[in-house]
Amino acid sequence: MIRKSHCERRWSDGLPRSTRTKSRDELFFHPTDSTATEVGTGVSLLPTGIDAALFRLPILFRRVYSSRFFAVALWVTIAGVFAALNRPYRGLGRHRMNSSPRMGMDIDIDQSWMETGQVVEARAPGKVIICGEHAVVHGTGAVAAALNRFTVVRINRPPDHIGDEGYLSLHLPELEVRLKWAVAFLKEYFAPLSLSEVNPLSTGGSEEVKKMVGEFVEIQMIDKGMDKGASGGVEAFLFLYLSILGLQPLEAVVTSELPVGAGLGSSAAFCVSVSAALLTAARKLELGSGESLWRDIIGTGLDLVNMWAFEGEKIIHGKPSGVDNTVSCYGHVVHFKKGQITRITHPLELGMLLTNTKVSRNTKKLVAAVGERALRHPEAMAAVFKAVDAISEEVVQYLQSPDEAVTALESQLSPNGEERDLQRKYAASLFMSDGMIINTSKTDGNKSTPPAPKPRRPRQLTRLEELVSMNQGLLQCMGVSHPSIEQICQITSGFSLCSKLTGAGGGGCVFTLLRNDGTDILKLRHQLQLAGFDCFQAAMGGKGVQVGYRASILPSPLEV
Ligand SMILES: Nc1ncnc2c1ncn2[C@@H]1O[C@H](COP(=O)(O)OP(=O)(O)OP(=O)(O)O)[C@@H](O)[C@H]1O
Ligand SMILES: C[C@@](O)(CCO)CC(=O)[O-]
Repeated sequence: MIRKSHCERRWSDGLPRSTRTKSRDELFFHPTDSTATEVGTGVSLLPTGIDAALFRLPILFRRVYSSRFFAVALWVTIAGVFAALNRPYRGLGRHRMNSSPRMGMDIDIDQSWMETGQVVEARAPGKVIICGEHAVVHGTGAVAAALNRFTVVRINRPPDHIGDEGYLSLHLPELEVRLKWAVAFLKEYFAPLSLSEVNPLSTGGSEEVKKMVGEFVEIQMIDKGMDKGASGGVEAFLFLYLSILGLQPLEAVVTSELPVGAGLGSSAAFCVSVSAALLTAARKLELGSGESLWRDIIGTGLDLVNMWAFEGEKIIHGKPSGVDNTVSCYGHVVHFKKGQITRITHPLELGMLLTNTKVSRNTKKLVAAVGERALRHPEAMAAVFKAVDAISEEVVQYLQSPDEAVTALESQLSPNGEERDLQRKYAASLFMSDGMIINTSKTDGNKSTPPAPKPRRPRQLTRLEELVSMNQGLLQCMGVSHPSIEQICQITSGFSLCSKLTGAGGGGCVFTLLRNDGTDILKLRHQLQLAGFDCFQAAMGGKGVQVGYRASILPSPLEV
C-alpha cells in the first residue's frame, strides 16, 4: 500500500518529479495527457517494503559482507527481489492474494474502493448486425455478432492530495474531450442527489441522477466549447460513474479501435466497457481465473454490466432496443427479440469486409425517423418489420444448421455439381469449428486449403447472402440507406458478393460477406478505395466484455 506518509516523503525529498516517475506515468496515461502528467507525477508507486529494501541494500551489504551470515543475507536479498518482481499482478503493498478467483476478494483495501496506482481496465467489442436493425426497436428479431475490434477503458485512483478530496478526470481521445473536476465541486453540485450511499446492484439508477447529469453536461458543453456529439458519451459516463461509484476520485481514459458513429456499435462498446470497469472498481464483479491478462466476467456479473450499459445507451440513443449492448456484453452471435437473448451456439468466425462510407450520421435521429415513418404508414411499415422478422428467423435456422441450409438450397436451386460443391465449401467455411478465421484474400496464406474453383457468373447466392440482400432492400424501404451505401452494394455485386448496411445506416459502415472461393478481394478493396471508401477485414463471433486488473507499473494488456 502507498501510505500518505510515504507519499509525502517522496514529494518533499527534493528530486525532480518528472525524472522519477516519468516512465510509469507514460504507461499509466495517454502519453499526450498533459493534465494527467501534471497532477499524476511525484508519487512513488513502489510499495514501502520494496522501496525501503532497495534504499538499504548498500548499507546492508557493507555490514554483512565480511560476516559469516553473508551467504544467508545474500539469499534473503535475492529472494526479496524475486518476490518484488513477481508482485505487481497480485497488487501492490497491502493487497493479499486470495485463493478465490473472485476479484473483490483479491483486494484488501482500507480505502473506499481501490488504491492509488492500481488500474482496472475493461474492453468491449463492437458489433455487426447481420439482420434486423431498426425493426428490432419495434419488437422484431435481430441477429448480431461481436466484432474483433474493441473499446478499452482504463481507470485508476489518482494520487491522494493532502487536504482535498481529489478529482475526477475523463479523457476521451476519440472525441478530443478532456475534462477534469474537483470531487469537492461535484459533491456540491450534486448534493441534492445524496450520492454518498450508491448501490450498483440496484436496477438502473435513478431518473433524478440522469436529469441532473444532463443539465450539468449541457452547462459544461457551453463552458468548454464541447462538440454536440461528445455530450452523449460524457453524459453516459458521468451517469454511470455517479450511479456505480458515487463520488470517488478517479482518472479514466477511453480509447477505441471502432470508428465512432459508424454503425459498429461504438456507443454500446463504450457503455459496456465503462460499466464493467466501474463495477470492477466497486468490487461487484466475479472474474474467472486463468493466466490470461483479460479475464471473463462470471456468474451474474454480465447481466449487471448489461443492465448498466443499457442505461448508458438510453442516454446516447434515446430509444435503443438493447441489441448492441447485449452482443457487446455477451459476445458471440446472438438472436435478440424484445429483450430475449438466444445465443447462436455455432462457433462462428465469419470473414467479412467492412467498408466505411465515412458519411457521418446519428443513430438517435435515424431511429426517430424510422419511428415517424411507422406512424405515417402503420400498415406498410408493420409489413416491412414482419418481413425483417421472418428474415431473422431464417438466418438463425441457417446459422444453426448450415448443412440443412445447403441441402435445402440444392433441392430448390438444383445447381450443377460444380455449383453444389461451391455452396458446400462456402457453408463449411463459415463454420469452421477450430475457430479459424476464414481465408478472405488470395494473399492470406491458409496453405492447407486447396485453391477454390473459379465461380461461374452470374453465381447463385447462398441462402445467407440472399437473406442479407433482402434485408438491405427492406432497410431502403425504411429510409435508412444512403447513396454511398448503395454505391458500395453495387461495387461488391460486381464481384458477385452481397453487402448490407449495419447498425443505424444513413452512412456509416457496410459489410460484405466474403466467400472462400478465390474472389479477388484485393481488387475489390482497391475499387472501393478508389471510390473514396475505407475498407478493413474483420471476424465476427468473438468474446464479449472482459476485464483486466493490474498494478500500474506493468504495461497494458494491449501493449504486450
Ligand atoms: N470511444 C468513445 N468515446 C466516447 N464516446 C463515445 C465513444 N464511442 C462512442 N461514443 C458515444 O457514442 C456516440 C455514437 O453513437 P452512435 O450510436 O451514433 O454510433 P454507433 O454506436 O457507432 O453506431 P450504431 O448505433 O449504429 O451501431 C458518440 O457521439 C459518443 O457520444
Ligand atoms: C438502429 C438500431 O436497431 C441498431 C443500431 O446499431 C438501434 C437499436 O437497436 O437500438
